[in-house]
Amino acid sequence: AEWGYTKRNGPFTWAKNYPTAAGIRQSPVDIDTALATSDSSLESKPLRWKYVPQNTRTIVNSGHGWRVDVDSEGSELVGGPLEGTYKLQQFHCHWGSSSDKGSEHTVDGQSYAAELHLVHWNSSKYADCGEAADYPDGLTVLGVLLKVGAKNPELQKVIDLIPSISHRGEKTEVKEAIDPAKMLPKTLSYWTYLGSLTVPPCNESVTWILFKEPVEVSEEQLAAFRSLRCYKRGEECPCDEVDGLLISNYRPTLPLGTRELRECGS
Ligand SMILES: C[C@@H](NC(=O)c1ccc(Cl)c(S(N)(=O)=O)c1)c1ccccc1O
Ligand SMILES: [Zn+2]
Repeated sequence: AEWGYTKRNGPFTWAKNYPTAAGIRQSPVDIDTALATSDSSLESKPLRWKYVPQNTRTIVNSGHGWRVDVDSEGSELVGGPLEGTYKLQQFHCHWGSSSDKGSEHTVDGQSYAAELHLVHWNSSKYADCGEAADYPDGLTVLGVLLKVGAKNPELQKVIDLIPSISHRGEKTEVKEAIDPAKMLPKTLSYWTYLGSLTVPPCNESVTWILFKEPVEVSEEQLAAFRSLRCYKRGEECPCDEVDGLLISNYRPTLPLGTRELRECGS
């Protein structure tokens, strides 16, 4: 059966069909801030990005959440821990059934209400995202912690489209350009470590860059995320979630193990 986030098909069952999920370079992890080492090489190469808002093409209900697919051309992410140039492929979000949980990464054991992921692939070395996902330096994800607060105007453009992708497999054009850069925090300090996709097949091919400063989102906006359904229109609800609502889609943390956790900026 398809993987998901319920007791029957959730994170603790993934290793059965996706053995990499039981690996030693898995994500997310708890960020133990006392363990983080600041690294002058990170300070000397500031993280730089360029996005083209008009290139945000479609939003889809993948059955695991909403995802905005982007035309990678014209985008770039360089610097920090990265070698070469990475291009934006898509962005999506993870959340919980209530706003006391929902982020994938935790900080000193603390969960946030949600977590935004901007997925990039190494266009210096690979032909596309799919190929890049098979290599240890293939992907980079910018992670943004979301906490409850003011309504987020840029994310509101995503929320406004949710009613038209209420069921799995539904997708719609993004008419009003969404600027991924506007969803990033003001201060650019971050933690970085080597990890994986937090969804099956959990490839160990992600350089994680998690911004330290959370960004605000309102309770109503989080509630809109939870109104997505994990099954197709016309089909009965397969998952034993409350009438198939995608009320939670985050993976619990895995051990950092012997991996290095570096930080840049206070
Ligand atoms: C299908 C699933 N995720 C991905 O497609 C995905 C692909 C590459 C990466 Cl690197 C990641 S991740 N989480 O490691 O950044 C997630 C998904 C999850 C949540 C919401 C919508 C949605 O489509
Ligand atoms: Zn994600």
